[in-house]
Order: sequence, then structure tokens, then C-alpha cells
Amino acid sequence: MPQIDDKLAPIYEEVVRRNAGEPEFHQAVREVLESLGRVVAKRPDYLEDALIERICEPERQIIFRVPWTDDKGRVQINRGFRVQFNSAMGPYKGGLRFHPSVNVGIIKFLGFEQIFKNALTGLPIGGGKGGSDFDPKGRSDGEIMRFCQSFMTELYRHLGEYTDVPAGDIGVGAREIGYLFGQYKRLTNRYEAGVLTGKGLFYGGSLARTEATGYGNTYFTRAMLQTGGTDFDGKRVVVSGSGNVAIYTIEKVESYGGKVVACSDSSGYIVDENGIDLDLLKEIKEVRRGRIGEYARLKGEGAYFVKSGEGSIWDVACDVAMPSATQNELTGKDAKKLVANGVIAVGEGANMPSTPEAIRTFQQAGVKFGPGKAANAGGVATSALEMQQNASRDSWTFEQTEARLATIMRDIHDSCYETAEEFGAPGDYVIGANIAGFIRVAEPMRAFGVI
Ligand SMILES: NC(=O)C1=CN([C@@H]2O[C@H](COP(=O)(O)OP(=O)(O)OC[C@H]3O[C@@H](n4cnc5c(N)ncnc54)[C@H](OP(=O)(O)O)[C@@H]3O)[C@@H](O)[C@H]2O)C=CC1
Ligand SMILES: N=C(CCC(=O)O)C(=O)O
Repeated sequence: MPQIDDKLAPIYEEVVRRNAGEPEFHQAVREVLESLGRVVAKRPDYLEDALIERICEPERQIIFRVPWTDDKGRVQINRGFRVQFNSAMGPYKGGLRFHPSVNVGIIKFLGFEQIFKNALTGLPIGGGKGGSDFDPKGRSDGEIMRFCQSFMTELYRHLGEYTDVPAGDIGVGAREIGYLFGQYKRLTNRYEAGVLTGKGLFYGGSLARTEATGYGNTYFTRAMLQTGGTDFDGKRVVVSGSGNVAIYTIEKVESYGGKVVACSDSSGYIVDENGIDLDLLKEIKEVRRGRIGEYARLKGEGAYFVKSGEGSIWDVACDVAMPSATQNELTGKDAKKLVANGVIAVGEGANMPSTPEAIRTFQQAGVKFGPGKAANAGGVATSALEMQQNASRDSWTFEQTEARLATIMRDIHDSCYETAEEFGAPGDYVIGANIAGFIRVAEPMRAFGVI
């Protein structure tokens, strides 16, 4: 395991002590601290005023009860979270995750990643994240609405377009954002379009926001491929997940001539050697809210389903892997299998989907590895573009917004690539992303004094 610089090791030890039982948060902090030894060697002033310690400690952690009534009239209780991690670059900005696995440690890892991701976009947004252990799967629209209304009834007092701006993440899409926005408007009696992003197009949403994370990861991964003199055309690609990020990753990869042969959900994965039929996938996932196994049943020829526990999607040979489901879904064992099968690039659409061992395996094998905080920043970047449109009471075309997104992702790639070179780790996008993001946050924090 890479070592943390002696000057930074005590910071990591204190993070582990103070945040016991939160392994995903420890993992996210450790990866950044492993990169910062190179920085403090050149800029020892970043060690002053406990600046790095302050970055590792959230500015505010909000935890609250969410009571709601199900369709049988039974009162249910969930727990809500919002971690307002760092506002050096702007208002807290980050998604809401509704999933039974959510706890404060998960939200803190997501919020910590968000600080550097948002800084890399070059847009005025700080880092935050929230959500709940509420499981939306199988719930009626009415139950989802009543949960969202109760969740927002508690959270609204902490939000604002200049304070904290949530959006979607796992389990939170346009339906949930609509119910959350409606309740916020009712409680505040303000039409504050910029308080949430990922909104519907009829009430201030941005064209291209739905596609943005998947398109953005594809742009970033394509830029990595192009540094190696190649491209997506003719490449065999595996994309895990089959939600918002995965679907629009598949769409953009196919537009560049890549063939996506597998995708997944928590029930298992499907393989279609003819290439994923995106219209069928969207019908199953976006319209019917069905399970991925239906794809194989409906598609028939050349397609098959592997049930969860009976194999890993990463057993499927590919040139490019794009994990777009959830954290730590791609293990060291999976990485070794992918390398043995000839993978040449990995673009993380999900947040922290590769374990540290998987990252090391890829990098030691010379695989181009794009970390989520850089590769999946297209979603939050387009959220910030939605905020710009709302602030100017304007709506841009899809082409205008997508062009901005493509430029932002190219800039993020180049910033990571050049920073890695500058700090003696050529081609290491993890080090490049962590250092470039850190410096953008550290400078305003130094200017603000000890707050
Ligand atoms: N939405 C956004 O704007 C952004 C999202 N991300 C990240 O991308 C990833 C996917 O998010 P998104 O597409 O929005 O979410 P969705 O809820 O739309 O889709 C999530 C997908 O991942 C699968 N999944 C979730 N948890 C697990 C699990 N524990 N095991 C296996 N499969 C799982 C889901 O399967 P199932 O339906 O069976 O649960 C589903 O196919 C997350 O890591 C998120 O943090 C990153 C940047 C932006
Ligand atoms: N879930 C998101 C999107 C956050 C946002 O658009 O504010 C992420 O960047 O992980």
C-alpha cells in the first residue's frame, strides 16, 4: 500500500480516531493524503494553520429523523443526512443518495470526494453530500412523495442557492427532485430555482443534465485514450450499473463507435455480444423501473443474464472498463482479471468504485486510470451550469450546454495530466486530480484565515 508522508501520517491517524467505523471515509481521505506528500515538500506552508486537518473535518454534519406514512397507513422512520463539507470554492454542492446502505460514513466519503471534484471543474461550487437510508425500490409514487416531503421539511432550513444546493445521486432522479423542489417552494414561499439541480425542464432544469455524468466520463476516458494514440472506435467496453450514469455512458460510447457488451444492476449483469440495445435498456430501466434480467429475456439472441453471486461483470473481457454503479464494486481480483483480458483504460463513472488494490493493479499494469473525482465531474459541472442559467433566468440549448461540458471535461483531463507531470508522477491521474483539486481549495482557505 502506498505510504503517507511522515508529516501527514498523524493527520490520517486522527481522522481514523475521530471517525471510527467509517471505512469508506477513511479510504477517501487516505487516497488524497497519499498524494499530498509531493505538495507539502514543495509548499510546506500548506502545513500551516492546520489547513489539511481542516479540509478533512466537515464544516457541518446534519443528521435528522424522517417520519413518513406508507400506503398501508403505517408510520415509517428513516434517517436523513446532509454533510456540508467545505465551502471554500462556493456554496456546498453535491447529490442526495437514497439507498439502504447510506450512513454518515458513506455521506462523508461522498462529500469529501465532492470537494476536490467540484474544485476541478473550475466552477464556484463547494463540496457537500446528503441522503437517507430510505430504500425507494418498490415504493409507490405516493410513498416516494411523502418521504421526500418529510425529508425536505427538515432539510430546507439548511439549504439555499447561496448556501447549499443538492441534486441527484443513487436513488434520486427527476421524480424525487420534483417532489423535493415542490416542498421547498411550499415551505419557503420562494421560487428559488437555483436551490436544487437536476430539475425537470418545465421548472428550471438544464438540457443535457440528465446525460452529463455519463457523457462527461466518456469525454474524459476518450481524452485518456487519445493520449495513447487511440480512441473508442472499435473498442469493446463494459459499463457497470444501468442507472442514470451508466445509461448515458453507453449512449455516448456507442456514438464514438465503441461496443458496450455488458451492464448490470444489483440483481446481476447482462451480456449482449451484439452491443447493448439502448432503447430496450431505457425502456426497462427508465420507463418500467425493471430489473436488468428482463433485458436478456426480452432481447433473446446473443444476450444472457448472470445472477448476482454467480459471477462478476468484470469477468467479461473488454478494452475499456467504466464502473458506474457504486463504491468498491471493482476489487483487486476484478482488476487482475481485466488486466489479464487486455483492458487498456478505466474511467470511473461512479464515486470511488475501484478499491485501492484495484487502482494499484491497473497502474502497475500501465492501464490508463481515470478516478471518479475527475472522470465523473460532468454531472456536477452541468449542475453548476444549471445554476448559471437559473441565476440569469435563461435556458441554453442542448448543444450550447454540451459544448460547455465537453470543454470542462477536456480542461479537467489536461489539468490532471499536467499536474501529475509537474509533481513527478507522469500519467498518474489519481495524483494529478488530488493535487490539482487540493490546491484550488487550499488557496481560498489560506486567504480566509483560520475558520
Ligand atoms: N447522478 C449523478 O449526477 C452522479 C452520480 N455519480 C455516481 O454514479 C454512481 C451511479 O449513480 P446513478 O447512476 O446516479 O444512480 P442510479 O440510482 O440511477 O443507478 C445506480 C445503479 O447502480 C446500481 N447499484 C447501486 N448500488 C449498488 C450496489 N450496492 N450493488 C450493485 N449495484 C448497485 C443500481 O442497481 P439497482 O437499481 O439494482 O440498485 C443502478 O443500476 C454512484 O456511485 C453515484 O454516486 C457520480 C457523479 C454524478
Ligand atoms: N451525484 C453527483 C452530482 C452532484 C450534483 O450535481 O450536485 C456527484 O457529483 O457525485
